[in-house]
Amino acid sequence: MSRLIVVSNRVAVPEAGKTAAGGLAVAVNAALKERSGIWFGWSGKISEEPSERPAISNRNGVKYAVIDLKEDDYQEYYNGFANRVLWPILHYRVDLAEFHRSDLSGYIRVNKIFADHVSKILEPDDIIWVHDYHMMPLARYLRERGHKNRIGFFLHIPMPPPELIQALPRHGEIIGALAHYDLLGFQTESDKENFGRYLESRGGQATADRRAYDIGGRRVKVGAFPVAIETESFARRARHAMRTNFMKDFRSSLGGKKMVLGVDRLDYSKGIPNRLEAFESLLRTTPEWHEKVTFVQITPKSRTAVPEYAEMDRYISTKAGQINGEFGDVSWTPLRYVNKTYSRSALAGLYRVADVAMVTPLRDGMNLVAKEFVAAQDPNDPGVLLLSQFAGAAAEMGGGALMVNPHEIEGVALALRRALEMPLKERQDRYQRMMAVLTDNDIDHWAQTFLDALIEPSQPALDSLLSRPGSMRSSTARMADFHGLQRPLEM
Ligand SMILES: O=P(O)(O)OC[C@H]1O[C@H](O[C@H]2O[C@H](CO)[C@@H](O)[C@H](O)[C@H]2O)[C@H](O)[C@@H](O)[C@@H]1O
Ligand SMILES: O=c1ccn([C@@H]2O[C@H](COP(=O)(O)OP(=O)(O)O)[C@@H](O)[C@H]2O)c(=O)[nH]1
Repeated sequence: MSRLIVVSNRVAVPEAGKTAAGGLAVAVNAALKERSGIWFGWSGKISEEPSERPAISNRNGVKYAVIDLKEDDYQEYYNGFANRVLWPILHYRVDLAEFHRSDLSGYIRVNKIFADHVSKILEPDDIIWVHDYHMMPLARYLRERGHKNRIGFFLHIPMPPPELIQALPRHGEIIGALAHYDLLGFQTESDKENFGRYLESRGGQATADRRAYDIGGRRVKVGAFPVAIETESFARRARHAMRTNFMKDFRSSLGGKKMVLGVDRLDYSKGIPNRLEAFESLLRTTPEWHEKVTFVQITPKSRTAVPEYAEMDRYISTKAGQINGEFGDVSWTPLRYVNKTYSRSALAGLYRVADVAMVTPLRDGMNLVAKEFVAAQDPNDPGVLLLSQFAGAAAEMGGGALMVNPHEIEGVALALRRALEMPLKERQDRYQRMMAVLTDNDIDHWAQTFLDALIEPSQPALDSLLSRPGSMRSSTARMADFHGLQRPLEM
C-alpha cells in the first residue's frame, strides 16, 4: 500500500498521557493509523540554525517529522504573510490585510524549505495530503523538484469570491498555484464555487459536472469535504466528564442558573464582541433574566504577536469588565471570561452542562466547537446551538441550530432569549436533526472521502490532449503564464 505523507504548518505530536487537541490532529492521526505514513511540519519552535534533518518521533504507530523555523521565517511566513495577509483576506477582511513584499518572500521561502524536506523523503507512489493556507504553493515547488505524485490540498478556512481574492497582491502566484494539486478540498460548496469562479476568471475551464477545472495544461479536481469530529467518542467523553471533580465543582458554582457557553480562540473572525454585545442587550432588555443566567466565555489567546489580535484582546477584556460592572451584583457575576486553554475532556463536560452554545463567527471555515457542542449533549435534555449563518458549520447544522446574523445584535439577543426559553420537545427535535448529520459524516468518513477522491484516477486536461506536439508549449510555460510570472519575484 502506498504511504500517506501529510504536510501542515502545525504538527500535533501527541504528548504522553494527553489526547490530541483539535480536529486536524484527530483527523490526521486517524488517517495515518489506517495507512503507513509520515506527518511533516513545523515543530512550533524557533531556532537560530535549524537542523538540516527533521526531528523524527514515533507515537502509536504514526511517524512525525518536524523542523524548527528561524526567527525571520516565523515573522515573515507565519505572523506576516499567513496570518496578516492570507488569514484576513480569506476571512473577507481585506481591510485588515497588511501586505509586505518581505513577508511574501518569507512565505515562499518557507514553502520551498518544506518542499526540499518533503522531496527528500518522497517515494514515487506516496500520496501527499497538504493542509491549509500556510502551504498553498507547496505542490508547485514539489512539481518543480520533479515529483509526479498525487497531491491533495484541504483548505480549513473560507475561500471568498474572486473579487476579494484579487485584492491579494500577486494572487496568481499563491492562490493560482493551487492548480498544481490533483485535488482541492474545501469546507463548503460555496467555498468550492468561489474558487471555481476564480479559476474561470483566470481562463480555467470547468468540466460539465464542475468537479474539475482544466487550467495551464493540468486538470485539478475540486470538492466540498466538510471537516468533521470523532462524534461517538466525543459523546462518550462528555458523559464520562460529568463524573469528574472539575465538573462537580463547576456545576455547583452555577448554583442552578442557566449557562450560556462560548469557546473560541481569541480571533477577530470569531465574532466575540458581537456575542458579548448581544448578551448585554439581553440583560438590558430582559431584567427577568438577571441573576438567572451565567455566560461562560472560554477564549485561549492566539497569534499574540499579530497587532490585530492584541487590539481584540484589549477590547474584549474591557467589554467583559463593563458588562459585569453594570449588571453584576455581589452575589452574581453575569459573565465569566477566561483566557485559559482547557483539555478536550473538560470542554466536553462544559458543553454538556451548557443550556446554550453561542457560535457567532463573522466568518469561519467550519467551527468544530459547534459540532463538538452538539455531540456532547444529553439526548434527554439537550442544549440549543445558536449558530452564525457565516460559519462553515451552518451548511450542515442549519437544520437544527437557531441561525443568526451576528451583525444584528438585537436579533442575536432575541435568539438567545428564545434558546434559553425553548421547550424540551423542540430542543430534542433540533438535537436529533444535527446529531444525524454528525453521525453520518464523522472524522473517519471525512478523511476517507477526501483520500478516495484523491486516489481516484483523474482524466487528463482536455487541452493537453488536443494540442498538437509540434505546436504545444510546455505545460511549465503555460503554468508560468497562468501564475503571471512575467514579473520575477524579488527575493
Ligand atoms: O495554528 P494557529 O495559528 O494557532 O491556529 C489554529 C488553527 O486555526 C485554524 O483552524 C481552522 O480549521 C478548523 C478545522 O478544520 C476549522 O473548523 C476552523 O474554522 C478554521 O479556522 C487554522 O485553519 C489551522 O490551520 C490552525 O492550526
Ligand atoms: O480551551 C480550548 C479551546 C478550544 N479547543 C479546541 O480547539 C478547536 C477549535 O476548533 P474550531 O474549528 O472551532 O476553531 P479554530 O480555532 O480551529 O479556528 C476545537 O476542537 C476545540 O475543542 C481546546 O481543545 N481547548
